[in-house]
Amino acid sequence: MANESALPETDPMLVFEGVTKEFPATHKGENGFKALNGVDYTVPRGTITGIIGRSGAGKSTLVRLVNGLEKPTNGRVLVDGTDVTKLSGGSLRTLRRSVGMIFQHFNLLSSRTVFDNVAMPLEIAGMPAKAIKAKIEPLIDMVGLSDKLDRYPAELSGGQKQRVGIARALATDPKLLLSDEATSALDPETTQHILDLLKTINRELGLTVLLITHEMEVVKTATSRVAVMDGGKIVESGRTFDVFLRPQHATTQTLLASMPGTGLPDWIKRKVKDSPAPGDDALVRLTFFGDTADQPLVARLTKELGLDVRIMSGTVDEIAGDPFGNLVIAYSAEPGVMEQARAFFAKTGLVAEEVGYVD
Ligand SMILES: Nc1ncnc2c1ncn2[C@@H]1O[C@H](COP(=O)(O)OP(=O)(O)OP(=O)(O)O)[C@@H](O)[C@H]1O
Repeated sequence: MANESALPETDPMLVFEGVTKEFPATHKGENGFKALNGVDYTVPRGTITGIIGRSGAGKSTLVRLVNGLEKPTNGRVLVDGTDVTKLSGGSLRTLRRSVGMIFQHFNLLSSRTVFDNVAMPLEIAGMPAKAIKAKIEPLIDMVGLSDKLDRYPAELSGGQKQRVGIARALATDPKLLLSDEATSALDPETTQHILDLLKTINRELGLTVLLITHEMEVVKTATSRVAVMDGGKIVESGRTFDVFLRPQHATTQTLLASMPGTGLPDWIKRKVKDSPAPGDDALVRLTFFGDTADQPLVARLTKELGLDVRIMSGTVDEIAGDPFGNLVIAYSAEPGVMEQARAFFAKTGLVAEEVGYVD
């Protein structure tokens, strides 16, 4: 993954400025529909940036503005400084060659082989056959399909079809790759392989990737930045790690809660109470990251405060390449003890959330 901290924030590849998109009413007497309602967002060059949202949030509409398939009602869309909304004819075709796109259903031509599918954008651009071959074969090799050059899409798995889609999208040397739910039709393992391939391409070619998805897992694995969309607006954005760690908006919190392995395990949820009975323990979720990830803080908590700590559940994971852990613990709910524990957490920089009480 590109080292985000080394990237200047002021080097945008893609900028949405005050973008709205209103579709006209299709029936008499109905109002038009505002699919985008004032989007301001910048995708820095060289990043893999995610846009996540539920169905109908406006993600696909946003993407269609980037390659000029739709025009915004208001606002500007700048690709590497060029305002797409002002382009038409030849200049729009040139822009489209610099913006690659991959899709959920791959959009391959079933009557063409792997080679011919990947070659298509270059044939359309009028490149001679010899030059096409020289350009295409390394790309097909890069996506791991050099033994399938002469196969037809029907002979390929979903993951292999998406690899063809990726090679085809790269054929015109784009500076920006748009991925619209490109892994949504794939199983989890194949999804991981495709995301790994996108990360490799991002790293090796320096390609900026805008990844549209409804799956937090995809955002977690592949992106360094994320914007959360709801109702045609970006409701929260930032570095993926920060958004996962401290989600601010209810939409983000709901999307995160639906991820397997996050939130409280079901058996704890069934036990948790809002107020303590005498002798109950406080239930606290600790989040470890950065410097706190590899320190023996629970041992210190036990030693320094003389606390009996029960470990209820725990996971260690990675978000955007950084270690991240979750530990649910329980200890005496005596007010004095809880106060001391809070002071300890504040001192050590641990994120601690008191989630309730258990017996
Ligand atoms: N051409 C159109 N005419 C009228 N309404 C449209 C049109 N295209 C999209 N919409 C509406 O705009 C809203 C946003 O659609 P969009 O496809 O951008 O959402 P999305 O976040 O990509 O959802 P999904 O993941 O289901 O594709 C939806 O309510 C949709 O019905």
